[in-house]
Amino acid sequence: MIAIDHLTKEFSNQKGLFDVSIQVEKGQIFGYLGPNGAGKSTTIRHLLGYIKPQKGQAKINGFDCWSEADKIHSTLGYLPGEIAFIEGMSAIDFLNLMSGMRKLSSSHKREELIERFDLDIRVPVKKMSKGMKQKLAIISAFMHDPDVIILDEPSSGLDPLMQKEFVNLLHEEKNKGKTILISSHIFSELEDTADVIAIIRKGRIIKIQDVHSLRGEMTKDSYEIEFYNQEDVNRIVNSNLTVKSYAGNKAIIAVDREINEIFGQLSQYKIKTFDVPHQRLEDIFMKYYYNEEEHS
Ligand SMILES: Nc1ncnc2c1ncn2[C@@H]1O[C@H](COP(=O)(O)OP(=O)(O)OP(=O)(O)O)[C@@H](O)[C@H]1O
Repeated sequence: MIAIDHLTKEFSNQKGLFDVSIQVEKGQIFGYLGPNGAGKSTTIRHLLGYIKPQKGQAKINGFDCWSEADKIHSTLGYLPGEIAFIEGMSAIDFLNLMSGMRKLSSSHKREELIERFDLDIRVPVKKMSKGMKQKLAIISAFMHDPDVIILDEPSSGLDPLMQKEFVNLLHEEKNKGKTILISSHIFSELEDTADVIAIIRKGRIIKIQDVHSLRGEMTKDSYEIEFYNQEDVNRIVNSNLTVKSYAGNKAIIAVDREINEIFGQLSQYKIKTFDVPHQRLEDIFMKYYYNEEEHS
């Protein structure tokens, strides 16, 4: 698991990270969302043991990321936001180099990932498209079957089919009990995968939200009903159900009592369509993303 506790690092320009505390459990996908310059990479650099915290600490599987960095790296998979490949190498040269550095004894997972992401490994890296390079970086991040995986904008450059494949891979890894942190500045990159999303702005965490409980709450509060005629709309407005709004042949009613009671009353109407309107998850998060509001 990943445990970041009151992590603070102020650069000479007063930018940086301030009192950041987050926890990523085993079997959890944690979305780390924030605009450019928010502090995501600085957090990741602490996790990789590249920066010494001024205050607080970052730990992976109980090891301190700064003082015990050597104990962490073999269990860590990292996908950088921008990948610098060595000139003149082909994809397979790069993967061989990484396998050698990690002293990998089996190439089984690597072969499986190459096939899954349909990567032509003979192509020289400098001739690869952005998407191909991204696939290569994904294979490299996952091929040693790490316990903890840190991904910086992992789906950038991938086409929709490959993005879907990547989402499937993340779900499989999560189900195997891996600890996964995905950093991104776009909500859509986290929407289909993250269990928890934290929003960081100007070096501070301003919101941490369990996505599953939020989804549960969101679907509960109203029903949208379309009737065949205006009379039924007038009738429901004058009934003892709570009508939040109405227009044309449609009315939105509040789910403010036993569902059986609501359906009992609705059975007296001729209903054309029935829907549970969803507030978009993205809209809820974007409010925090753009505003200065401080919540936890
Ligand atoms: N070594 C440094 N010296 C001074 N300022 C720095 C240093 N590293 C980062 N910063 C500043 O700290 C802030 C956080 O940067 P960071 O790269 O962590 O943001 P980010 O959320 O990863 O952004 P992006 O999405 O653009 O990658 C920025 O304002 C950045 O300019």
